[in-house]
Amino acid sequence: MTAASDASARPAPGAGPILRVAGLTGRITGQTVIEDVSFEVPATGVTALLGRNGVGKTSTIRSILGLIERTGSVELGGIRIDAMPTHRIVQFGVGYVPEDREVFAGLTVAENLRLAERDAAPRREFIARLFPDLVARRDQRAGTLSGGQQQMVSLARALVNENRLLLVDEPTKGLAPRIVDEVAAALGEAARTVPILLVEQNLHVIRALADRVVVLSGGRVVFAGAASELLDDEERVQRLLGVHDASEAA
Ligand SMILES: Nc1ncnc2c1ncn2[C@@H]1O[C@H](COP(=O)(O)OP(=O)(O)OP(=O)(O)O)[C@@H](O)[C@H]1O
Repeated sequence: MTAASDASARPAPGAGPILRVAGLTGRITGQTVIEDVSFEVPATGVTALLGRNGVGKTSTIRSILGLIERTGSVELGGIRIDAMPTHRIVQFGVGYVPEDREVFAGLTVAENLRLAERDAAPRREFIARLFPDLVARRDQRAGTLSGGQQQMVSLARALVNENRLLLVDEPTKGLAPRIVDEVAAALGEAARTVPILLVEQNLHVIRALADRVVVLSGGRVVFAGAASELLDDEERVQRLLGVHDASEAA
């Protein structure tokens, strides 16, 4: 494992949740978009942040990163990060894969990855193993890649550094089913090395990846618990998420 510059501040593994959010209220142009949100993310596995469209999932992620105006406390490994500027939060070990797959369209795949490298020993071999397609396309301009391939670049950019937590926002949105499976498989592999807070709408993916779930409604947490506790309750899934579980219907 690589030693990040602030590794000495790293909590011992298993020492409790990696992320603790308490009383988080976020505002966009003066409008409250999440209110008094509290939840924890365990130090391993995938925690899915769920809810119907517009309930505040992206706003929660952006609040954690200090990208929107917010109050409340955010602890990473027991250390308060809510007073830090966003770039410091990222340096402290919070990786972010935004919803809109931010890649540099005019740069090659290799250049996109190189620009993301922050650690002294970036995890290039890990990335190459996880995304062999990107190795084959290393000299291709990112703007000419498919949506799924761009998502791989976006994920790879976050995974090349050793993070304490990864925030991944709707990585499978708009992708073809086969590509959804590929992205989910890569996320599953990644989750063996870093805890992930995942915003996801696809129940099939949630079922495959999530250990725990946090459900938002109207900007507030309405359920937090084991993924199976939610997913095994069809009525609750329908009520909280507004979707049927396609895997059950199949
Ligand atoms: N830039 C903005 N300006 C004003 N209101 C916004 C802005 N971005 C989000 N909102 C509002 O904040 C609320 C929460 O939006 P947010 O994107 O966090 O929800 P979400 O659960 O991620 O939605 P989706 O599933 O559709 O991505 C919504 O009511 C939305 O209209």
